[in-house]
Amino acid sequence: MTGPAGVPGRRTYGLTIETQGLTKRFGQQVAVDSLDLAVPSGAVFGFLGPNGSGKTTTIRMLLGLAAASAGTVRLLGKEMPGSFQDVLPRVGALVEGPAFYPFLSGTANLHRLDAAGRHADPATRRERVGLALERVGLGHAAGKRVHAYSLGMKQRLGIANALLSPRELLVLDEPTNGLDPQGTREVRNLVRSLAADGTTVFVSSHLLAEVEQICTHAAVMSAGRLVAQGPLAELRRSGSSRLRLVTPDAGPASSVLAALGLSPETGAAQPDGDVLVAALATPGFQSEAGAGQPAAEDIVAELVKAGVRVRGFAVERESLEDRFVELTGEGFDVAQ
Ligand SMILES: Nc1ncnc2c1ncn2[C@@H]1O[C@H](COP(=O)(O)OP(=O)(O)OP(=O)(O)O)[C@@H](O)[C@H]1O
Repeated sequence: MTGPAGVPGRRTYGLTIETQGLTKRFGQQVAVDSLDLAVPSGAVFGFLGPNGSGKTTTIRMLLGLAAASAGTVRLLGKEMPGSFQDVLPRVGALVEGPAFYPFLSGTANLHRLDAAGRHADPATRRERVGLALERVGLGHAAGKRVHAYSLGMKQRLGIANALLSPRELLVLDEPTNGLDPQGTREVRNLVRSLAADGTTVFVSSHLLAEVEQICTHAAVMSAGRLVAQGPLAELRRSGSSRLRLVTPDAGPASSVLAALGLSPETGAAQPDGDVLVAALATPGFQSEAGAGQPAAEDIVAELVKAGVRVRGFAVERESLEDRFVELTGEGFDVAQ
C-alpha cells in the first residue's frame, strides 16, 4: 500500500500521472487535500471513493479544467499546466459525457466533435472516426441515429470520442454511472480491452466491485484525502487477518499460541469447544509467514503436538470491503 509498483507483464517506464500536494479549495472547504497520486504507466488505475470525496475535482485539475489551489501535476512525465499543449492531445478523457445530437448518427456526431478539436487533422477524420467506432464495438451502429442508442452505446460513443487520436492515457470519470447491467458490462469490457492495448487508464468509481473487476491498481479517497494507494493485490494483503481455533482444550491451546508469539483471546463458546481468536501479522500471512510468526500449518502442528484437540482452525482475512470501510470510515457501495 505504498508507492507504485510496475504492472506485471507490462512495459513500465515510470509514472503516467504524478501529483504532489495537489489541493483544491472552494472557499473554506478543502475538496482535495494535499493529494500525492502515483499512477504507473500501463496500469488500470481505479480512483475509488464515496460520492463527494473529491474524485471529479481531482480529475478536473489533472486535465486542466480547474486550477489547483496548491500542488503540482505531472502528466506523461511533463509538468502541468506548462506542457498542456504538448500533452493533452495524447490524453483522452470522458468527464462529463459529451453532448450528442440525438438525430445525427454516431458517425456524424464524432465528425462534429472531431472538427471542434484544435489538433485534429481533417484529412484523416473519416478514417479515425471509423476506427474509433470499431474500437468501441459500434461499427454496426455507426449510421444509426444516437437517439436509438442504449445508454451503454452512448457511453461507448463518448469513449470513441476520447479515442479519435492515439492516446497514451485515458481518463474516465465514473464511466458506468447510470448504466444498466448490460451497459455496465459493455463499458467494463471496453476498459479492459483498451488497457490490454497498453493504454494507461485512470478510472474513477464509487463501486468497489467495479474497481476489483477491472483495475490493477487503486487509490482510495475519503473526504478529499488519499487514504490508500497501490497495486490492488497489495491493498488486499494489507488488511488484517486472524486465526480462529475451536477446541475443547482452551487452556493448553492458549499456552501453545502464546509460546508462538500470539495473543489469543477467548471468543463465544461453541457446542464442540471453546473458540480462541488471535490477530496475525500481516501482510501475506498465508503465503509467507509474517514477521517472526509461524505459518498456519506450523501452528496446527504445534497444537497437535501438545495434545490439543483441534476441531476447527481457520485463517480469516479482512475483506477488501472491510478494509475500505475501515479506511474511509463509511459504508461503501459494493453493488454490481
Ligand atoms: N465548483 C464547486 N464549488 C463548490 N464546491 C464544489 C465544487 N465542485 C465540487 N465541490 C465540492 O467538493 C467536494 C468534492 O466534490 P467532487 O465532485 O470532486 O467529489 P466526487 O468524489 O467526484 O463525488 P461525486 O461522485 O458525487 O461527483 C464536494 O463536497 C463538492 O460539493
